[in-house]
Amino acid sequence: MELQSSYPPLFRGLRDSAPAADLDEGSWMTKPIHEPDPIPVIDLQRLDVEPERLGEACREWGIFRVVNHGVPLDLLTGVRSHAGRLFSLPFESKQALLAAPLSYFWGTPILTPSGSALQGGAQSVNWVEGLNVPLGQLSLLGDGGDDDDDEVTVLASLRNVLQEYGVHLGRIAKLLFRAMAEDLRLDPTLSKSYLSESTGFVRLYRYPHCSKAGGNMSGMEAHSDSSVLSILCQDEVGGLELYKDEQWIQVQPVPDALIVNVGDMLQAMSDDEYISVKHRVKVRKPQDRTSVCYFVFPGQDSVIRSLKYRPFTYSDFQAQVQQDVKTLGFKVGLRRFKID
Ligand SMILES: O=C(O)CCC(=O)C(=O)O
Ligand SMILES: [Fe+2]
Repeated sequence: MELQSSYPPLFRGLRDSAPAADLDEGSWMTKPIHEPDPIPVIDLQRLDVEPERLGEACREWGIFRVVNHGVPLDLLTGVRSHAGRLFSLPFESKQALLAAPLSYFWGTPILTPSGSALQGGAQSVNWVEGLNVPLGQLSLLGDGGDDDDDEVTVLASLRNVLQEYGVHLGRIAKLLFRAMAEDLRLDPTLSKSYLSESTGFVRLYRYPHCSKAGGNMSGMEAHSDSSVLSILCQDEVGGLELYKDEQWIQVQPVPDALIVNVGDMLQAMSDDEYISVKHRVKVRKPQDRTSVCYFVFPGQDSVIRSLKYRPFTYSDFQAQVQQDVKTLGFKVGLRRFKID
């Protein structure tokens, strides 16, 4: 009898045979991993001492590594191993277990506001499965069953670890955003509503391995994030790449460091001074990759005011992205709101 597979059927046959053709633009221009790579490093405990480093990283790169962030190492590894355990459940169990307010998706990272995969959202298959967890609704997870129920236990322990993780990531987002708002001289009465750290969400990802050495699949196609900030915790496998100066640069996994990137909302708030960096994930290794990404957004109804864009809320932005993806097949993004 065939062993129950944890992989979505879409990935099963292909995973061990031919790598999918890679149609991304510029993949042949990827720079080899630098030792160490050139991504700027921000020491969270020195934000006050050298504030200019943060502004420079956001203007030049739109992405940086954070060290001395105060998240215990065993919490970082704990969150990733929870993700690994969840994804290794049989596919059918994940479909049954990971229901609202969670959403389980695969083949595309583009979801509707209610959490289901947006049809036609991806240009081609994205070699990834994910779990979307709205932090504001964590308390709904894992209640209502008896203690012997395995599924309830899995969800309850996910809730506990993400609650602790969410508090740390909210703290880091607030610290970074306060320093950025100062660097940008944002009006403090406006900037207060520009970050709603408790209503962000966390996404857990597994990128199934590609057992052919030298494989080159698209784990997540090139995109910019719609968030204010995104904060990534990844395992040691690697695969994240960013686009800078017309080249793709591989981001080297560094144990214990977090990767932060500027999202579209922050680029608008900064009048385009900060860059919402274009990035993607490549699957090149014969190992599954696990990553956990925290996304933080502006407060609901908070109007973003910018010299470069007409006033808009995050909901306006999200609705426009959904419409573009449905009708055009891709996200147009900030350009839709630009003042000509
Ligand atoms: O898994 C990663 O390294 C990146 C994920 C990502 O870019 C995203 O979720 O927007
Ligand atoms: Fe992203």
